[in-house]
Amino acid sequence: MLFRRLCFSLSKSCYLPFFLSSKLTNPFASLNSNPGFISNCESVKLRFQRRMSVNSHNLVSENAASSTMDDPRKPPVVPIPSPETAEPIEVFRALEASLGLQFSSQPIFPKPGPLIIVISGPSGVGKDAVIKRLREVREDLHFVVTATSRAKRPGEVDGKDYFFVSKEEFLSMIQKNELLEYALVYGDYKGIPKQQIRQYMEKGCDIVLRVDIQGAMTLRRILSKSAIFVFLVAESEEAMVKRLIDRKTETKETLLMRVATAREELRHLNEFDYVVVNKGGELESAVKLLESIIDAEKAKVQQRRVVI
Ligand SMILES: Nc1ncnc2c1ncn2[C@@H]1O[C@H](COP(=O)(O)OP(=O)(O)OP(=O)(O)O)[C@@H](O)[C@H]1O
Repeated sequence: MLFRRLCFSLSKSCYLPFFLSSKLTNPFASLNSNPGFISNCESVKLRFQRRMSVNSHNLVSENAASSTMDDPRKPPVVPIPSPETAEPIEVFRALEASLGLQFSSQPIFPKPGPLIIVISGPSGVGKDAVIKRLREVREDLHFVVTATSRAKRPGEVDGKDYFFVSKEEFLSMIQKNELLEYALVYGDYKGIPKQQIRQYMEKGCDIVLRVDIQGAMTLRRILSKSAIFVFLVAESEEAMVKRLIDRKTETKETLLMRVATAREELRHLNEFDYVVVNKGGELESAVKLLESIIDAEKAKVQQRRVVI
């Protein structure tokens, strides 16, 4: 008899001892201050009660719902309509009410930050050709225009292919610490302006840097694992030399120097993350592979974070 009285008194909220107060026992309590949530729950509850009276088979037992609602120690049970017959929005709202939360429309995985892609490889493998095509097929990509003290080749445009500057101007940029990396290549300076990278990363663009092997090794030390390093090769040494000859941009002296250097440079392959073979006549495949690499990097759980 005493036990029954105790049970009865516990079922009435006004007789609850402090440790069983609704605030402590009801996980929905924190949501009571959210009028939107309450009206959602109420409207869902009303709609379901109406529905229950029409077709009780579609709903979780009415008895179960009412018995738990009487007990303030248990969270209110919101009946969930059958997904087969109910409107999807009703099921959605009922799930929210049952769990006591609102499903967020925020992205589950944040948008990946911009990447820095360093493309390198021996002279004549097709770095310029691959990058030119990549820029055509891929949006949100900024190709960093390198500053150089070398003379302009026929057809090259200042500010598009390179920023052509005098040796004195280049030395001044070094002094002002305006370059991420620079090197003396075949007697000419080449360097990467920092400001350009910052500016385009802020806009959310991926950054493509085209550097020779010497430059890539320096960047590896500076950027470490925060950038992606891609080594571009031709399918064979023979193909690479033929491409350089066919390009008709080199004197016999620079041709000899480039070919000799290329042999040496192939030894650095292991220091790169990826290798892309730019096969003769298959430029498109090389570009596709490069795109896949970028996409895969963007899908990584542990994203690379870069600060310039
Ligand atoms: N897949 C390919 N098939 C045929 N020819 C190609 C291919 N890729 C590039 N070429 C050609 O090979 C030559 C060398 O290419 P490119 O100038 O792009 O090389 P690079 O690596 O940028 O050389 P460098 O470092 O000397 O500037 C160019 O004439 C280019 O049109």
